[in-house]
Amino acid sequence: MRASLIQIGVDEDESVDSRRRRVAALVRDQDDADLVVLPELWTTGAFAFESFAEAAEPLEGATYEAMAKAASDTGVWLHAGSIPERDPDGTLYNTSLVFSPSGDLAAVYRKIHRFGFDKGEAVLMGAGSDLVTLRLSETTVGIATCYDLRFPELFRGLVDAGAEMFVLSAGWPERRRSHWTLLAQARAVENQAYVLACGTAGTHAGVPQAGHSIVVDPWGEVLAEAGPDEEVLTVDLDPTRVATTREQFPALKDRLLGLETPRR
Ligand SMILES: O=C(O)CCC(=O)C(=O)O
Repeated sequence: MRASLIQIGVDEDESVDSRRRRVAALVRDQDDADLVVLPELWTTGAFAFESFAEAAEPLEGATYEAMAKAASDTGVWLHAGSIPERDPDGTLYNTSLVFSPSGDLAAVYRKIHRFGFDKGEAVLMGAGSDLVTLRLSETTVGIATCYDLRFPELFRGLVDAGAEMFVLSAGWPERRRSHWTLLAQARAVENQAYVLACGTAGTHAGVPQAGHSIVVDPWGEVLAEAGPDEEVLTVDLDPTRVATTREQFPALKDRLLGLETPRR
């Protein structure tokens, strides 16, 4: 399986419409890939909180249309990153969209862990509640978004649902880049699964982005890592390595299920 992670540079001087066209063209250039991955909130920038409400789209809005077409024109699976979605009830969500090579919607994931503590996304957006997996070229893929990377229980839940590969879109800040790399490797090692984590480049609302999109194999080895700027990171993966790693080092079988949280 060949995967291309498009680490988009989000520049506030570029309009959302023009970025959408530019990203669709970048997706179309990846016609030798099986899977293309985009970052979190690349239409607005992940830290451009003030523009979320105005830029929010219905699920099947302009980004959905453009990305469904880019996927079908190119014949690739496309994790189109996330959009600020406005639900019909008015709630905003940070929503990831995955399209099949025929351009059909294959998965929708609303980010569960919202970032910002008592401000930003955490107060402006609603929280998703559903773990999401999909079958993609004989592999079960679990979806996660940015801050979710800090919550190992989410990834364990995805493993319990069959995940062999995690695809994560992010807008991770440069300031905590060391956590990004460490956590991507940790999620791969502890779950014996591939991690494909696609971030952004540039500075969003004054927050410099880490870039450094990364692909980690089920043994925790970094297969490919981007630099800080806009870049397409392409890597060839062997999805059967998940089963062999889990057979040869069967640590997941030693989980103690049903451990209770101690009472205080
Ligand atoms: O956890 C972090 O350090 C970054 C998370 C983040 O930027 C986000 O989820 O948007």
